[in-house]
Amino acid sequence: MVLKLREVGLLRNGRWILNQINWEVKQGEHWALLGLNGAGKTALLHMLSAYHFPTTGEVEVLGRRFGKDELGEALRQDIGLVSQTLQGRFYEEDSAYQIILSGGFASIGLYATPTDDMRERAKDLLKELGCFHYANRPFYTLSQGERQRVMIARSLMGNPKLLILDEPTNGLDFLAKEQLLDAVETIGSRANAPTILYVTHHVDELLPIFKQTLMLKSGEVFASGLTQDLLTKQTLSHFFGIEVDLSWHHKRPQIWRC
Ligand SMILES: Nc1ncnc2c1ncn2[C@@H]1O[C@H](COP(=O)(O)OP(=O)(O)OP(=O)(O)O)[C@@H](O)[C@H]1O
Repeated sequence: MVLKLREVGLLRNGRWILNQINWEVKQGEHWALLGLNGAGKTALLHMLSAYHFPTTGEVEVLGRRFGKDELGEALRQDIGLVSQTLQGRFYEEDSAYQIILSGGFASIGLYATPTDDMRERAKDLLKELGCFHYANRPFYTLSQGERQRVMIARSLMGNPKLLILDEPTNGLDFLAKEQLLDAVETIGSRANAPTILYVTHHVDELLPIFKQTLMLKSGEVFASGLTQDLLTKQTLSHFFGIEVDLSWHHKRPQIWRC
């Protein structure tokens, strides 16, 4: 089991920002986590990465039970987290290649000498994520879409068991977004892929690899299960609180306001 949450609640400043969350993610599944602004997505991700401890309920991530097993760094090494808040922490002068290599040490800069295997792996990831042609450019010269792909490659350097992508297409134009989604699809389709948890506001980002979806609303699970079954005009209209139309193009959903 990758994740197991039972009746989880998180109380902050007198407010339940997560409430009665039940969720199980099994090995080999890739999930989308869909929620509007303020739904509690960040709170939930911070809990899974052991930055928040649940007020109520039980949480188990990658076989470690909160409150019973050692968490912190040990757990975080098995989790690749890509979030825009992390991007600002990197040294802007470092090249894309150096930043990807630093993922092998789980460090922000590159202080140790990488092994030949690490260099080979970083090069493979540069190619897989389509970053090879800007491998030697300083991070500050890269576009937001290029940076995001570097961040994903970096998170894969440590061979995580769980890869969390937190709104990775934020700020990307149409082309950069589609390129990034292609990269996510490729990573998720690999035989030895980590379990991917893809957090988004946008229904059209629910790629075919995300066979399961958790819909989060006001800190509670609105619905969860097979994406194909969950995504109906009725469920989505109820979820968003306005009537929407739904259609599928190349196995990807799209919605419009009626
Ligand atoms: N420490 C806190 N005290 C009180 N309320 C909080 C605290 N932290 C978060 N919240 C509230 O909990 C709710 C969920 O916040 P969270 O950041 O998890 O939402 P989100 O789904 O990630 O939203 P977004 O998509 O806008 O990033 C929000 O209404 C937020 O204001």
